[in-house]
Amino acid sequence: MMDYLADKLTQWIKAEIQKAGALGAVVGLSGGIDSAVTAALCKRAFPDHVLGVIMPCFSNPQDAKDARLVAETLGVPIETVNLDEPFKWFVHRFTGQDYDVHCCDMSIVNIKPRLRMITLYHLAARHNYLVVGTGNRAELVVGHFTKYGDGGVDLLPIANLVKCQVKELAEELGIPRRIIDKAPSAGLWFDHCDEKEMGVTYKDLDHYILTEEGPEEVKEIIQNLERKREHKKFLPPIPPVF
Ligand SMILES: Nc1ncnc2c1ncn2[C@@H]1O[C@H](COP(=O)(O)OP(=O)(O)OC[C@H]2O[C@@H]([n+]3cccc(C(=O)O)c3)[C@H](O)[C@@H]2O)[C@@H](O)[C@H]1O
Ligand SMILES: Nc1ncnc2c1ncn2[C@@H]1O[C@H](COP(=O)(O)OP(=O)(O)OP(=O)(O)O)[C@@H](O)[C@H]1O
Ligand SMILES: [Mg+2]
Repeated sequence: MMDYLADKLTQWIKAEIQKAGALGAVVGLSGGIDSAVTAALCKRAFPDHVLGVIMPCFSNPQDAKDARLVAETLGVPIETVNLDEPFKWFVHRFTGQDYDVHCCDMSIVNIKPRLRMITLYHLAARHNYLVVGTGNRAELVVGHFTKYGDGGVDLLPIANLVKCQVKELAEELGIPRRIIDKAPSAGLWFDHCDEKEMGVTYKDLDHYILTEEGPEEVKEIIQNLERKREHKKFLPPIPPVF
């Protein structure tokens, strides 16, 4: 089943990129499973035209090591763009203070994924590639991404897969075990953990998405996030012609 899915998604990526008249794919490599799976599919679609981009921004150094492990395993070339300096500039300009890795003010930390988006679009345009996003179905349902940050992409090949399906696909694609077993994190602050921030586990989130069932308190958390962040899934509202 997963080999069939891998082939289908590979063909889909190839067709979409060719339809756009582009030559390949740029993928941000975080050292996490979603970007590993996305890069693996892109590599299958375009063996010689995938660029992995590692963009540390006051990140845990282990993440860049993991990203390099993914790139080596897949045979994908990488470019590293360190975003500490531009991010530091924004933080100082907006807060008058030095950046603290424990800061979880969203108006500040969302600048990180937005700087990554700028970087990826530059590299994509330079190579005539598309920016391939890594969002999965669970993240999209609860809006667990930064609008016009990691949400600002051209294609979303794994957006119909919940997290446990991404894991199964990762096994099929030969993603290293330590990447598959890593706790999901957006890496926006020190020790950032997706499940802790959302207040719900991916296991419960996946189960709710697939069955619409689960404990009442879990459903309530998910439905609140869905409502609050629904706007991220659409183009900005436009008024009618008055
Ligand atoms: N009703 C509405 N209609 C239209 N626009 C609306 C709106 N409500 C807010 N907005 C706009 O949306 C903004 C808030 O959205 P946004 O900027 O995305 O910010 P927000 O949803 O507050 O934060 C991003 C979330 O995504 C998570 N994340 C980010 C990056 C990567 C990953 C990952 O898993 O790797 C996860 C992060 O941990 C956090 O939970 C507001 O500042 C406002 O501009
Ligand atoms: N340090 C980084 N360098 C390059 N790209 C990054 C970095 N941090 C985040 N990204 C990009 O942002 C995307 C969103 O991050 P997200 O955490 O959802 O995915 P992941 O790290 O691949 O998997 P997981 O959700 O399990 O942590 C990543 O897939 C990657 O494309
Ligand atoms: Mg991550």
